[in-house]
Amino acid sequence: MARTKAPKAPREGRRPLIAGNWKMHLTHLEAIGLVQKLAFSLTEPQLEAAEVVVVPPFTALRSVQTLVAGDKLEIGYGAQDLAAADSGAYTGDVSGAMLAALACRYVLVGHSERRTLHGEDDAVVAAKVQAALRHGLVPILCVGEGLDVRRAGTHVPHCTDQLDLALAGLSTEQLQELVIAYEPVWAIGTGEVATPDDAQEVCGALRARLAERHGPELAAGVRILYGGSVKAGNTAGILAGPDVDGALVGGASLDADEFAQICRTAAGGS
Ligand SMILES: O=C(CO)COP(=O)(O)O
Repeated sequence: MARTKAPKAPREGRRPLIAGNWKMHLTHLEAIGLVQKLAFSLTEPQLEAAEVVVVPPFTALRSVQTLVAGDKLEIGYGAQDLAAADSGAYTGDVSGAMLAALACRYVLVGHSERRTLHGEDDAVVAAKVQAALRHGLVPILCVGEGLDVRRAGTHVPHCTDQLDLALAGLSTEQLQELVIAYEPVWAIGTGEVATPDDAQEVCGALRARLAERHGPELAAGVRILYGGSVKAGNTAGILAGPDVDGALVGGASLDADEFAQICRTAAGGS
């Protein structure tokens, strides 16, 4: 894969999506500052060409909602997790209904940090995907292999199995807006980014599996992101893969200038 320039036009009509997962960083006040700076850095045509989304901690969502609505910003937002249940005695959890009431469009489901630090298995991830869909939220379903799996060379079936298990029982109709993020665990927060070929290999396999299960039309419309040490300097290479429709950005999304540059690259500019 020699191409290093990001495509100017969205492939097969898929608008590139850049989502910034802030993880457990930034107070609601800091969140307002970052979103304001981001909005100031990006032009209208750039925000049209690429969809830009921030994924702050729960405590900042209301502030981000107020800012986005008040200033009519073309920046989307979502949450980092949701409960599988809709309400009840689940201390510390946040339901899909609560996120929908904050006008969140997206919610991350099955991030590797939830899977490893909170013991979320594939059944929990599947239940959370269903909870998101029940409340009209678009799940950004995260899949990815650890270093052991990568070294064993079984990363493709590992990721397609995670996909199958997360989407079990769902209809093609329910998956129209689904977003998938391929995040190899060994590339998260390590500075070790997957090569464009690595990213394309798995993103392509995920799309092929969707086509097998739900037909080529659905598969052609689903956006598949890459995540893991994405920075302004490596974005164009990663996005060159024909099945890589954007990025889920961790650390670099906390710096407005760096994140804006990633968004500009995805929008086809420089
Ligand atoms: O986990 C990630 C995004 O969800 C990736 O994090 P980094 O970009 O910090 O490697």
